Amino acid sequence: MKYFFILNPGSGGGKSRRRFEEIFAFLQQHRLQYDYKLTTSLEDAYTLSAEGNLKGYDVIVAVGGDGTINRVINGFYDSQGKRISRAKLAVIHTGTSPDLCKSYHVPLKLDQALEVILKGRSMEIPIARLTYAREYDPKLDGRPLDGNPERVQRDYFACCANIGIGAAVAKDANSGIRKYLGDFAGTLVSVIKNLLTYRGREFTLCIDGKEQVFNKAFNIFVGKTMYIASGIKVKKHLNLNDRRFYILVIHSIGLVNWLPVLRKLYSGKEFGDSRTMSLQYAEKIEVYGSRHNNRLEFDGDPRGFLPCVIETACDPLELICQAD
Ligand SMILES: Nc1ncnc2c1ncn2[C@@H]1O[C@H](COP(=O)(O)OP(=O)(O)OP(=O)(O)O)[C@@H](O)[C@H]1O
Repeated sequence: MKYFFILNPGSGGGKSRRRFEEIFAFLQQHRLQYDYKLTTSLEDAYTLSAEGNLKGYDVIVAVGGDGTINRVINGFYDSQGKRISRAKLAVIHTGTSPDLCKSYHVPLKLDQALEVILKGRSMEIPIARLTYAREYDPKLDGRPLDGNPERVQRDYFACCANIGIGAAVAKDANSGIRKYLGDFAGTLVSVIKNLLTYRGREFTLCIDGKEQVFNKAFNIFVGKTMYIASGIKVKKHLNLNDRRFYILVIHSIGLVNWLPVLRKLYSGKEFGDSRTMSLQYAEKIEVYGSRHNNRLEFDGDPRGFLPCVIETACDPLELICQAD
């Protein structure tokens, strides 16, 4: 068994690096065969992962936060959504918001995460394929992607994509506020700031081929996992081999309605459709936006623009975790 560790020294606000010695000591103590590389940027995590997959490592270990994990996952896939190797993914979370780990029972404590990697039990998890506009193009307002390969970007995500106020919050939170206030407080401040300034907008969704227009929607979550960002949870009914996504829409609501909506989102309790929120499931989701609501965020990082297409990748990913 040969392991390849991709370590991000910048995750967790730079605290990640302190864990590396402990990781190497464990690997040497158990005489594991391994190579490692430190990333210099998030895109480096993608490049190293793609190289590691092609070099035939059995397990590729992402050491970092959700951004690092996302880029490492992208390195497992070709542009069609097929895996490029038989490697398994393992994760040591050293970031701030462990959405993937919490969703799939990957321990957060370092010693436990290392033991799980040593045991090597795994399960297949579904991965989403997202096709989106690299740059905002006003000609595509309210319309689907035009298929021009030069303007289209394709990426993969494991947890959730956010469109609307969520993307604006992520852009704000990632601009530095979380470094000073911590993940929860930093995100909460960004949420409050955007709640006061963000206006609900019209979105058109094409859900399994049927168009639905949402007037003044505040946010659209399209995801696979229960944990989606900084403590927000969606109680969903999807099993691991389900090709569908949940689509949770937060409708046009006044400031006073936000408190119960946020309470529901942070509680992770079941909710029925209401005036403020609606939940549905589908395999293929297209979202068209406009000048005011064109940003995308997925797996915790703001990237790219609407319109977008979200569907499940052909191949699931083999994730090392505390399998039953
Ligand atoms: N050497 C580096 N390699 C990769 N990323 C780095 C490096 N130095 C700083 N960074 C920054 O570290 C952050 C890493 O993000 P990552 O998502 O892995 O961790 P996080 O943001 O701390 O945690 P989370 O996503 O779980 O909230 C990015 O914002 C990236 O720009």
